[in-house]
Amino acid sequence: MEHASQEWLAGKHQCENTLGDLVTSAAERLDARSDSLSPAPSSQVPRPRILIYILRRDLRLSDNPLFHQASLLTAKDSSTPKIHNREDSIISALDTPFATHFLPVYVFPAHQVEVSGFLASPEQRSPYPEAKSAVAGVWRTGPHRARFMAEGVWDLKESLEKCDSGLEIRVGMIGEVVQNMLKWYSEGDGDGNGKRADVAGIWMTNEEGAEEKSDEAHVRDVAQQHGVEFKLWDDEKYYIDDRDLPLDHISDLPNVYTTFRKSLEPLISRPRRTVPTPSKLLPLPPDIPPQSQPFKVPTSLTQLEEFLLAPLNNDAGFGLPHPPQWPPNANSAHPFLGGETAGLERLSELINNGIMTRYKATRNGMLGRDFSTKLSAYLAQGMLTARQVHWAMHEFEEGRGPGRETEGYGKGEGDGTYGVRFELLWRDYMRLCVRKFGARMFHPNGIRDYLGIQSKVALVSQADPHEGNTWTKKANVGTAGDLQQAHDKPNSSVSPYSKPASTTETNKMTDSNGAFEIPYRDARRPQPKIFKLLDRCGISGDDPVKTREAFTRWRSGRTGMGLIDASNRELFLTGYTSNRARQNIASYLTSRLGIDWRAGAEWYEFLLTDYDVGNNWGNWQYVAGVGNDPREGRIFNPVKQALDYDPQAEYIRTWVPELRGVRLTKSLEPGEGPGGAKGPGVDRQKLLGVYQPWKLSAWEKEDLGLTALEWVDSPLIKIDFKVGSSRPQGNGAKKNGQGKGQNNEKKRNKGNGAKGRGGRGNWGANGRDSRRQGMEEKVWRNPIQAGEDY
Ligand SMILES: Cc1cc2nc3c(=O)[nH]c(=O)nc-3n(C[C@H](O)[C@H](O)[C@H](O)COP(=O)(O)OP(=O)(O)OC[C@H]3O[C@@H](n4cnc5c(N)ncnc54)[C@H](O)[C@@H]3O)c2cc1C
Repeated sequence: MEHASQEWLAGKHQCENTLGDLVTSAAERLDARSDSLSPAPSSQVPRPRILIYILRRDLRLSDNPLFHQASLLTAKDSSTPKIHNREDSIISALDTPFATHFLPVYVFPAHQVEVSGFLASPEQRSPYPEAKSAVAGVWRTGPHRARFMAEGVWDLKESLEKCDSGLEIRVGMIGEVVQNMLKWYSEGDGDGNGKRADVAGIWMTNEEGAEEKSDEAHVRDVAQQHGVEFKLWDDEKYYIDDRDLPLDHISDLPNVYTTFRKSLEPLISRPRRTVPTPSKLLPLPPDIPPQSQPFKVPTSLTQLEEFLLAPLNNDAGFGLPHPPQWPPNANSAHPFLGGETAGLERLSELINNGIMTRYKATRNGMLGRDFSTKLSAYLAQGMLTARQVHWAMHEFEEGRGPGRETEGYGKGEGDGTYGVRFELLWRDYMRLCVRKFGARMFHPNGIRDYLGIQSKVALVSQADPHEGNTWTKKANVGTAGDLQQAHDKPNSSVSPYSKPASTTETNKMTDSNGAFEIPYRDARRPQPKIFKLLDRCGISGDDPVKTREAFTRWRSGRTGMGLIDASNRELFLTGYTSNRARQNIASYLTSRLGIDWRAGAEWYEFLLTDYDVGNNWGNWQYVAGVGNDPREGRIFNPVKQALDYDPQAEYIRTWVPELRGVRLTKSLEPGEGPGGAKGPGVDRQKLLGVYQPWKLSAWEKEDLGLTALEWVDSPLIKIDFKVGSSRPQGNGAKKNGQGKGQNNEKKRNKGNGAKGRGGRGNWGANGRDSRRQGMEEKVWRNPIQAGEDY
């Protein structure tokens, strides 16, 4: 982490050079290089000088500063460097070593992807432990992402071949692969000749995850041992370039997204230009080190997929006794192929078909390809960059390029395109949180415990604009009780910001890098959330056998809660589920069932095509109430959510086909229909039976063949919810404040119309945070502590 921020600061410093200086010195250096390129006087063939690029989540040729930079090495007239768009290229040009050959390598990393399918023969054993997760013991990379990655790697290989280059595929630990390569090149070829080749440098793109950092450090060490220059490039697949962030140090990153976003508005003016796509690169080296034993590398995309999927196919149910089965006539919301080519095609489709324009109105959908962009998997693997998305939208907004017939063309930034930018910035933010909080992103107590009371106040103060609250920010801190009181009664005389007498100034906390400190902690603030663990009794004496059973039912889509089951089945079968569904699922597991949020995050890591370390772990923490959600202690009500977002139960019945037979229509009495109309309509009582099948009548269960099913008869939890009333009943709803939440939600819904609180300007209020609608604002009530039994 320390290293990353130093890199970033270094990058920032470099930007301070004038463009003129940079052009001159770049030209000088390139001149010098062209001298050394002159043929040697002897007849001996000069030894190749190889530049190695180790790819990870930067699987694209376009808008890739490393490929762009490497392409400059092919310039015939090297004294006139090509200058593109922004200073970036020039700055990078200064660091480009002289090379005669270029070797792009993609490594399937053995700790994250199971590589035993690459074994050269069945008798051999992989030297690596199985790539399984720490808490839930599930595969780190499941079939959906494995396939998507394979397609992406192959697509890039083909694109590179068109540039007279190529891509070498390897498996293992990245540092070891590089070590083997450097060793191989530094050794003789067995004919008594010297080295096989010189390695001019090793390039990689910076990433934030702890494992990725450790891989980078390993490669750096290995390079150093061999006297090879190692360069870690900024990761430019994000919306805002690191060099343009208004932070002196990563510790300055606000703990609340809204603060971060506001410091960067207007978002439309933030991204840098994309860098050009190369059409030619230096050739691959004449000799390339082989894949080390006991593995072999695939020679076709089909083979690559086979190798990746072989170990996963040994247990297609992934340990579930009742794995979800594909329902008849169900279509994946994410039927997209992996790879840069498919990603760019999807981007044009989004623009040309008006999907971007309509994004604000549709993004809370759950069924179909087009309610949201479905760009996440491309972005996560670096098959596409956020600034490519931005510039594609910008062209459209400015009335240039395709999409002429589409609504919004040439009309500037609209609600839809702003909304996409808003979400893309969330992705930047989550990634920066990984940089800031490091290992805390994976800690059972998340970052919440770490933020301390001071941050909590900051969080609450930032939440206010979404709530229409008029608080103003003050300097000091208050207790949780004060905060709650002031939050409930904004005009209360208790200021949430005055430091209470009981607050101690002890507990100065620093992060792992000693980077920042949190001055105050309050003994009276709420205890950390307590989760049930999968492997042992928690402190509340819960039974891990029961916890594992519940976790299995949750994963299988057999909890008995329609929305949760539909989403988990969809995820299992397709690798995708909507943001709306993800929030509900995460809230259900962590707050209704009280199960360790990390187990859920690992299950998502396994299944999601779009898995991304910051987005996944950050969002899980956020929803579980241990992250940087300014309004902590909220729980989604999946029945209310289903009513709001799946009012015809289409989504639930698509993925839980057992419920398709429930007859939802009835003849409405006068006054029952929309606007008091009568006629055919949806029977909301019956809907409740789809949302929670235990509510179906005995004869209906019998009729539909839903008898003796655990998920119907014994749901993990029951929510007693009555239609016609905005208040959920029972479950201690009133006592713990759920009723209030429902009312608040209603208010927010009201403000959510186009005119709401001012449309786009209030996207934060009506947009992002309405994504959190249905979260009941209530004090966290641990189901274990509350004695709820499932
Ligand atoms: C529990 C949970 C886990 C999640 N895990 C991941 C994950 O592993 N990878 C991932 O990319 N997203 C994750 N998300 C965020 C979000 O659900 C997905 O990015 C989104 O659903 C992907 O669909 P889309 O591309 O159509 O998104 P759109 O709605 O079209 O959004 C456009 C882009 O903005 C970004 N984005 C959207 N929502 C978020 C968000 N909440 N946080 C950060 N970035 C966002 C994504 O890159 C997305 O592609 C998670 C959300 C939750 C609640």
